[in-house]
Order: sequence, then C-alpha cells, then structure tokens
Amino acid sequence: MTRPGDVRLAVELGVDALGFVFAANSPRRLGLEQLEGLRQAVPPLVDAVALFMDNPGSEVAAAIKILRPTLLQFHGGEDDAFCRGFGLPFIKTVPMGKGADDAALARKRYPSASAFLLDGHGPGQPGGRGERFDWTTIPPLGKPVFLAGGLSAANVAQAIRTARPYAVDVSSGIESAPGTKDGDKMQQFVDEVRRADRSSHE
Ligand SMILES: O=C(O)c1ccccc1NCC(=O)[C@H](O)[C@H](O)COP(=O)(O)O
Repeated sequence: MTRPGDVRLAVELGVDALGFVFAANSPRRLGLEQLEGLRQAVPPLVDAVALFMDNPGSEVAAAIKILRPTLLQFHGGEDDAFCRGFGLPFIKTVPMGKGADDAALARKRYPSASAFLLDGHGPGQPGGRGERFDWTTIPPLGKPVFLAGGLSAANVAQAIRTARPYAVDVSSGIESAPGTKDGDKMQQFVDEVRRADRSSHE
C-alpha cells in the first residue's frame, strides 16, 4: 500500500492485513514522511505489516518507530536473530522459485517466526513481480503458511483450493501499475477469496 485511500478501501473490503514496503529499489518503497498518513488510515484489529529485504537494522528501527506495525515481514537473507531482534512478531518469506533450497529447512532456520510466506521468486530476488510457483508443493513448516506470488482474482480461488493456506498475499495482481493499487481489482480479488472460503466450508 502506498496511498491512504487504498488502505481505506482495503479495510472496507475486509482484509486482515496491509503491507508497507521498505525494500530498496522497490517501486513500492515508502519514505518515512508517508508513514504517518498511511498509519492513520489503518484501524484497530487490522494488521499493519512492514516488509523489509536485507535493510540495515537502523532502517528497520526507523520505520517501526513511525509506522508502528503489528507484524514484520522479512524477505531477504536475514537470520532468525535479526528478525526477532525488533521485539515484534515476524513472518519469514520462503522463496519457492528457481534455485530455491528445500523450503522445509525454513522451519529449523527460523524457530522464532510466527508464520511463513511462500513466494514464487528465487532466492535473493525481490517479490511483488507476479511470479507464481507450484501450489501442490507446500512443505510441512509447523506454522501458519501465507501463499503469495502471482495471485490475482483469476487464480486465487484455485490457489486456495489447492494449497489450503492460512492466508493469501497479493501485490501486483491488484495493481494497475507497479506501486499503484486498483480498486476494482482489489474488490474482485476479495470477492474470489470469499467465494473460495465459502465453498471450502460447504
Ligand atoms: O513488493 C515489492 O516491491 C517487494 C520488493 C522486495 C521484496 C518483496 C516485495 N514484495 C513482497 C510481497 O509481499 C508481495 O506481496 C509478494 O511477493 C507477492 O507479490 P505478487 O506476486 O506481485 O502478488
């Protein structure tokens, strides 16, 4: 999320969590001056997730101070000690794309993680580029699994039926351009998630 209006719409649509990107070179990277306005648009009981990829600890701490996230998401080669060092629950991204290690190793490497986010890119690569992976290859991780990578309204129901994740995460699939969310795509995505949830309870 880069605009308070998109945050408000997502909240109206009923999403559980909103992501704020601080990774270097991302088209979604936020400046500290944007954070207060974005934070004010997030109501209680909706998670604000701050996303980092190999940022220095001082940058993580500065973003936390202003954004006051409820969850952190680490996308790079950060180790467990670094990730837990900020005193907040964290999600660790596990690359599932080309060149990835055995994803099940994440369970041992990140004992402090609250959840794992499986994403379609390879190791060392950024996310948010619509790269999906084979949803039938979900490893046993012993923690809630968030499914990400190349999701859109066109495929999220199928992804949920196949992988049965704890949560789904989407970025480029609800954008009109990198960094610009599209209200209609957001609405369609949430509708499809609800449809899949309903059919899984029938
Ligand atoms: O969003 C970014 O620009 C980004 C940059 C560097 C590391 C991670 C990044 N995003 C990660 C996400 O949380 C995305 O939501 C996830 O990769 C899914 O993206 P998409 O495949 O575009 O739905």
